[in-house]
Amino acid sequence: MDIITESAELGHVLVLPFPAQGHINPFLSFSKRLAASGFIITFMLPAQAYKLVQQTASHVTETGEGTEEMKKTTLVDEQECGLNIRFEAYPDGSEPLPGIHPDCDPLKNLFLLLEDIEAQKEFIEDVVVKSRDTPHPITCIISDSFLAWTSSLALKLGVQRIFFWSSNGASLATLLWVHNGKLNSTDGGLPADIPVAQSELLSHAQAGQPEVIEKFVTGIVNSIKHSTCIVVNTFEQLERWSLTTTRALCEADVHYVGPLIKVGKEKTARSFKFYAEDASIITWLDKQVPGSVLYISFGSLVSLTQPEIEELAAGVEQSKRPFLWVLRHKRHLLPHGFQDRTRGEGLVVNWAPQTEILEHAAVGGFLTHCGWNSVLESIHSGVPMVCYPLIHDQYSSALLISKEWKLGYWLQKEADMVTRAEIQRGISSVFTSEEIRQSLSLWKTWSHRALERGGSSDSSTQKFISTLKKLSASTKARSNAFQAIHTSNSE
Ligand SMILES: O=c1ccn([C@@H]2O[C@H](COP(=O)(O)OP(=O)(O)O[C@H]3O[C@H](CO)[C@@H](O)[C@H](O)[C@H]3O)[C@@H](O)[C@H]2O)c(=O)[nH]1
Repeated sequence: MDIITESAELGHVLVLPFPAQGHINPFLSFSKRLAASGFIITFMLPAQAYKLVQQTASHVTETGEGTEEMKKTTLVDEQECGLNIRFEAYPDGSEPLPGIHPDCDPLKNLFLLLEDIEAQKEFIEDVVVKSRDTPHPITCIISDSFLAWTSSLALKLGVQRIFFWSSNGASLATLLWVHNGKLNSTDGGLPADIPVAQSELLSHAQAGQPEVIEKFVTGIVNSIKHSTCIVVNTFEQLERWSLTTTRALCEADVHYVGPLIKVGKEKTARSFKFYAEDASIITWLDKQVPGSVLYISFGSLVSLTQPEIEELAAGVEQSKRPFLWVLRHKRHLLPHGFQDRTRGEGLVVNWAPQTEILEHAAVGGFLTHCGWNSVLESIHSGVPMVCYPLIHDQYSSALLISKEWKLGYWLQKEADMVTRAEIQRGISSVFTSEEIRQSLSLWKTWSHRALERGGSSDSSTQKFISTLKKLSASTKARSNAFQAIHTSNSE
């Protein structure tokens, strides 16, 4: 059955996330909001990602013909049947998805995977072109900032391109700042009222990058010029400086629409994930004392080395707190006897329903790598963070969490290692600090307000939707005219 209804006349949007869990989640959440406003969504993933989410998602029903990997599917939530979101796969290259294999270097994998995806440009173009033969031509591409080439594709196809940034607003603002050469101006280009954390971020960003990263970053920034607008998964109150700076540094409209996390009815909907969750987790949490459990997770991409895992295990054990540790691929690297000694006190799992866990009354702290989704989910649930950043934007998040928002403790390294003593200090700090507790209550409230009707992110989303509706109507009219000329020429 085709669930695309006549009410969905507003526009047809092609959504292209980078295929990592931390990018797919906010894209899906944003797609649901657009679908709920009447847009038709075609959500595209490489075949291997598509297969993984099919394996873990019993709420996806197949509706199309074709090979197993190429079947079109329609997302049917338990509570939200009828959302016009269709999933479609494009062919894979040779690179595995990020984070799927334990020993894969995330940065090398990122660049090779990006090449694989770009090689499917024609396939994706074809999806847009073929949609012109249907009553619902694609009028807009919302694509990951990493997929810079989509802005010239959109230009070629005469459709809109929306630049979607899935990390914190600060990392986009600093990237634009550095790219615009502000830091090289005689006065340093820094406004007098720049917050401490951002000033530190800018100084760090000045440091030279390896050539391959420079090229990648330049591609991203240049693609903004051909984008209709920028959508960022954050909210205005949290990152006011970044919003003002981003608006000042680029011509495109900027929309802060976050936190793009499961809220309201979505909370009970099953998630869209690469890994199966361990069913016993919530039952175990239900038995713990409220506010006592430390939740530990390093997201879907990065992982610790064996010595780092050993130190973390020792720090956690010595803290004598109950813990829930997500340790994908690496459970065998835990110190000998650790799981026996901590049995009953702790649970080590492969993957967990994170948003549910952070909302659970038993959880009182989150030891996190500071992936942006984890940070937003933690703020929204009011859980303090022990920050253990490992790569790029995670450092800027750790800096903001500890220095500006005062929502957690940033673990510092000693001789290139976060020691067990430092881990104990961090855990103890977030479970006892009154300052952190007060800041959390404030930011949690702001996070919820941002999403309420009339809140900053809700208003920004509504503004985005009405702009998109207008643009979709004019793009559709152009596309119909193009189609009419094309048909009469070929007759
Ligand atoms: O057991 C788990 C672990 C994670 N998650 C979810 O997976 C997502 C993970 O996203 P994030 O916290 O952002 O971490 P990464 O997967 O590592 O995200 C990548 O993408 C982010 C967004 O660009 C960046 O901020 C990070 O640095 C980058 O590593 C979150 O929604 C979590 O709720 C689960 O559901 N269960």
